[in-house]
Amino acid sequence: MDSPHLRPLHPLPLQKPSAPKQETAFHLQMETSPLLILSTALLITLYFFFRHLRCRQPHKLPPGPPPLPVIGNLHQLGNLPHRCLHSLAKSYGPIMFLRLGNKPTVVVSSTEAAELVLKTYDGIFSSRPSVDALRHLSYGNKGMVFAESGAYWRGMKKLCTLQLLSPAKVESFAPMRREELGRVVRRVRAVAAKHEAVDVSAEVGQLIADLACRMILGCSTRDKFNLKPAIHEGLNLLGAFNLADYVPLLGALDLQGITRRAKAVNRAVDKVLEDIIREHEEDTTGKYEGDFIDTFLAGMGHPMNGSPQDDEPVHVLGRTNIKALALDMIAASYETSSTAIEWAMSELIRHPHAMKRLQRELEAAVGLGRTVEEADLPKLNYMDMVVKESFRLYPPAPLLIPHESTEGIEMGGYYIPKGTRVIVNTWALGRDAGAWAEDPEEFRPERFADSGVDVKGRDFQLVPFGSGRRSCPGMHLGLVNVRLVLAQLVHCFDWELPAGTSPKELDMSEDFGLTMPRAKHLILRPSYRLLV
Ligand code: HEM
Repeated sequence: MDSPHLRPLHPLPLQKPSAPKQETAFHLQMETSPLLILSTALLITLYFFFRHLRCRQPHKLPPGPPPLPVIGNLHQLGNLPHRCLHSLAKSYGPIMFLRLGNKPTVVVSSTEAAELVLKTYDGIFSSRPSVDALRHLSYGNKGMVFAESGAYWRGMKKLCTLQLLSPAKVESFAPMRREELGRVVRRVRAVAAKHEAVDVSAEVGQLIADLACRMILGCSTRDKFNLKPAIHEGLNLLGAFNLADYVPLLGALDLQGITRRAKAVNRAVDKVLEDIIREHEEDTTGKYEGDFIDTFLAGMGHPMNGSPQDDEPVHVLGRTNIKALALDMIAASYETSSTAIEWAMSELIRHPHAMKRLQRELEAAVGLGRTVEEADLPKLNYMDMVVKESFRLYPPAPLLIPHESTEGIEMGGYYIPKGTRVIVNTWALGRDAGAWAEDPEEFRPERFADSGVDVKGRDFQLVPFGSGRRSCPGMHLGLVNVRLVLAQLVHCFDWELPAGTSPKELDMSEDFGLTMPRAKHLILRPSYRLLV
């Protein structure tokens, strides 16, 4: 007890001498105190270090190319953004961060990353960024394709899914499709008889426009107007990376002329839509019954909210909404299906064995004594493979339609801030070497022979219609159109390139807008092959 080591640091007057254990413990603590202090300090440092890391982790943005002042990475998009973004992703990875002007933007380019955006965090990424051109094109953005997520969009989506584009509704327009497609077959047959060439792109584009107009507006483009050039221009304007969206200060100058052109498109379209709506209102014969304008007019003045929450305003469907929605539907259906058909035809011409195999399948299922009917489509397995392969290499909307995050979120180890524009590069997904092991650049429909991969939004390496909340409500109709028209063209005619062009030389370059049509029209010479 005399040892200085056993002396308490502070006098403990009340401590009984019979408390040796306590004294010993105290003594031991005192003996190891430098070690204790060191380890405590280390623990505290580690605690704060990891806490700091944890706090910082959510703010670790995905990698990406360094941005320039003001324009950010806009200069790196080029004329074909899907290709430029694909090659940038090879350096920076499948979740890549860009600044387009002052807008934070994330581009996803792999199957796994697409699944994170379109499925795992679908609820957070299901809004749309505001697009300046739409203010002028589409009545201050009163349509649904670019509507931000919320009650109005939910209501419209429900109307689309359950009424306008339901399988039963699509089926009800089958006679109209037969009639319009029959007209095209007769016209091409007449050209074939004269041994002349057909502009397949123009012919298919006009057919799809007529199908859409009759279904949506109740009259075809032959009747009294042709919206096709205006819609084509509108889609190009929407696909363009508009400075007004990214550098609002420069936007006022309209350096690309987008605002001016968008206003011109709207003026042209508005007059036509006004006339059509008036005709519907005045009609007493019932000839417009069941078309989309008729359905919209029946809902005019009624609330359009999906499942309104308490704090959400109630939207009542008015005349301007009807025009904006009709325009949306036409724009969404016009170039998507026709683009898919012209690319499939282009690849079939370049791959005669695939064309022959498809014709043999059609001969077996339909015979040469008649044309294809919609009821034949489920029997055409190889046809399905051709369509899937075509969607893989040429997704009609190569960057889908931009999504936007409504909250900050950690995804794939990176932080994606609230209000980030999210681009899914479906063009790159179709070439994702991880998902398409064998020759991803090659057109080979047979790759789908033993694979369960489909286009319906469950397989994220192939999502031409998107997936999740924002996926395309017109998928069923789009697939019917593409399969039917392609099957009919291949069944009724043999096709060859005009003299002097070999299949290998066919120009396969693409244009870029919201959709990705061929840059040059596909011109082919048909010869009729049926016995009727
Ligand atoms: C082959 C034909 C078609 C293709 C490839 C296609 C593709 C797409 C794609 C990629 C999207 C965006 C998905 C996303 O942002 O995640 C979309 C949206 C949409 N599509 Fe289609 N589409 C086709 C036909 C149609 C048709 C025929 C209609 C209607 C008549 C239609 C109506 C719509 C609408 C209304 C949206 C917006 C959905 C929303 O924002 O919630 N589409 N489509």
